[in-house]
Order: sequence, then structure tokens, then C-alpha cells
Amino acid sequence: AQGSVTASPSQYDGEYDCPVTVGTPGVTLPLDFDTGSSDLWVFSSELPASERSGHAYYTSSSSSTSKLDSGETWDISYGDGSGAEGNIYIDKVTIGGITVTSQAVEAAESVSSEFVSDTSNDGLVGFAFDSINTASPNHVQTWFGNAEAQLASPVFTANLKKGKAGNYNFGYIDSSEYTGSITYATINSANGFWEFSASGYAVGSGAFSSQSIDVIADTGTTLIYLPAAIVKAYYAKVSGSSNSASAGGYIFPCSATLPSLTIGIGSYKAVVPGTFLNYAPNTGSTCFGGLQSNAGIGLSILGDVFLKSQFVVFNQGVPKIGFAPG
Ligand SMILES: N[C@H]1[C@H](O)[C@@H](Sc2ccccc2)[C@@H]2OC[C@H]1O2
Repeated sequence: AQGSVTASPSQYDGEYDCPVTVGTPGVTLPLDFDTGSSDLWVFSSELPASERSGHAYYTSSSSSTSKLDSGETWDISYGDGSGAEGNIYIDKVTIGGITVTSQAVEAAESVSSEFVSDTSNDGLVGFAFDSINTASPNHVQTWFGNAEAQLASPVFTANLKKGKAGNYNFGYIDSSEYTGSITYATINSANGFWEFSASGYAVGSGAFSSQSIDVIADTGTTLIYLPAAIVKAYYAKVSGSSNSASAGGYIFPCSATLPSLTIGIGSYKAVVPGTFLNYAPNTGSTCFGGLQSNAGIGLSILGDVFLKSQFVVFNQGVPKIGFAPG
């Protein structure tokens, strides 16, 4: 089997949400595909009505194929301080025409305010490694982990776009979605992430600095977070930029022409256009950068600002990650 699903950007490409059908009869919910976590959870009828407002949700008792995963709970905290928790049902989950008949569906009983106010999604689908799934006392598998048996190849690809719909594909690599050749990096999955070593960086037309940068590829993170020294070197080339405590990061005049950012993947030079690095308006005539410091995060993240400039292959079989111009 192979599948494909549309990925729709929220405002400012803050996240990319995809239709996922759960249960019988199916309820289709826009879920945020997240290669930085490994829980599939949904807004549910078990939430207080106040936390469900503005959201669609899953009602296990209305699904003839739903079965309580007795004794199992989940409780997740994300890097941005948000979180959710609840209990678990086993039910059918279809994405892009591929159905997993016995998927652990983590039903929310409580979600943090960030999720209540983010009405672009009604939950998340984690695509990282099972080791960081939060179900307890037993881990549950990701949807992709369960779907792999149906796939010709243990791969999914991300073809995210700036300001318009893209897609995720499952089980195959569509050569029409990229140019040139795909360059792969070995994944270290010890921390449960799609973690690898980038080979260096360049700012605009400047010299490439060869250095190993430990990063994770995270479709659920909006921006790029790199070591402070690299970020400082980037904004040194943006006149009028400053690292603003009040804005929570680097800002610059919206009229600035931003240099591109090149990230090395082996010998491949992945280029993020300067226009992708003006993320969104801040206050007044200042704008907020798509590249920010990883200070306080503990790791570097290649989020959507980077990923939407590339075609990305996530191969869970090896594991390895591949990049090509999108
Ligand atoms: N992997 C990411 C995850 O998908 C989001 S969870 C999220 C929170 C609020 C709104 C939408 C999504 C959070 O930000 C970075 C990291 O944690």
C-alpha cells in the first residue's frame, strides 16, 4: 500500500495540519503531524466543554470499533511548555487512504491553554520513535510504526511548502516532488528523535563554515533553532536587527533584505531562502526572525522554516533522513 495526504499551513505557516479519520463511523480531524514526538492524541468528548470550544473531537462511545485500552494513560509535555493527558482507546485510524485497524488513540481528558487556543488542530500525530511515547505503563506504537507492515518501504516523506498546501507521502518516494538527488544522513534515534549531525552552515553568499551541528528534524516546531554563535553570525548580516527580550528573540526592520541560510547535510548544501527567514510581523515595523537561538532548549531544531525549503525522506528502516531541493 502507499498513501498521500495534504498538509495545510496555519497562519504564518505556524503548523501544518492533515485530515485524519478516526473510528466508525469516521470522524475526520485536522491533526498536527509532529516528527518531534510519538503520541497520537486527539481532542475528545472527555474534555471539559470549556477546553473543547472551537474544536472538533473524538467520542469513543460513538465509534463501534472503539475499545478501551484498559489501565493505560498518557501525559505529554512539549518543548514549548504545552501539554495534554488522558486515557487510551484502540480504534481504526486512516491517513491518506492507509488504515491501521488497531491504533492506540490517545483521548485527551485535559489539554493546556496553548491547545485550547490553537483551533487549527484537534490533536497531534507523532512520527518520532516509539521510545518517547508517553503511554503508561506500556508504550504504544505510533501510527507509522503500525502502518509500516502495509508499506512497500518503511519511509514517509514531507513536502511542506511556504504559504500553500504541501503533502506527506507514505511508503514511497515521489521523484516528481524534488529535483537533483537525495542526500542522506544517519539518524541517531537514541533520544527518540530524528536526530543527526549537520555538516556546517553559511550565511548568504558567505563562506561555508564546516562544523558538526547536532540537530533534530521536527515538523511540529515552527522555526529554526541553532547555537547562539551561528545565529549571531547570521543577524550580524541583517542591519537593524537585535535580540529582543520583549519579543522573545531576534527581530529586525520588516523592510530588511534577509540573507539566505545554508545548512550542510554531508556534501549537500540545503538553502533556506532569505524570504523564509522573515517569519512574521512583530510589533510596529519590526518583524520576527525564522532563525532563533537554541539557548535554553538544549538541542538544535530544524523546524518548518527549514523543512518547507526541502523535500525530506524519513526512513525508519535504517534509520536515516534524506534531503533534496523541494
Ligand atoms: N514538536 C513540537 C510540538 O509539535 C509542539 S506541540 C504544539 C503546541 C501548541 C500548538 C501546536 C502544537 C511543541 O512546539 C515544539 C514542539 O513542542
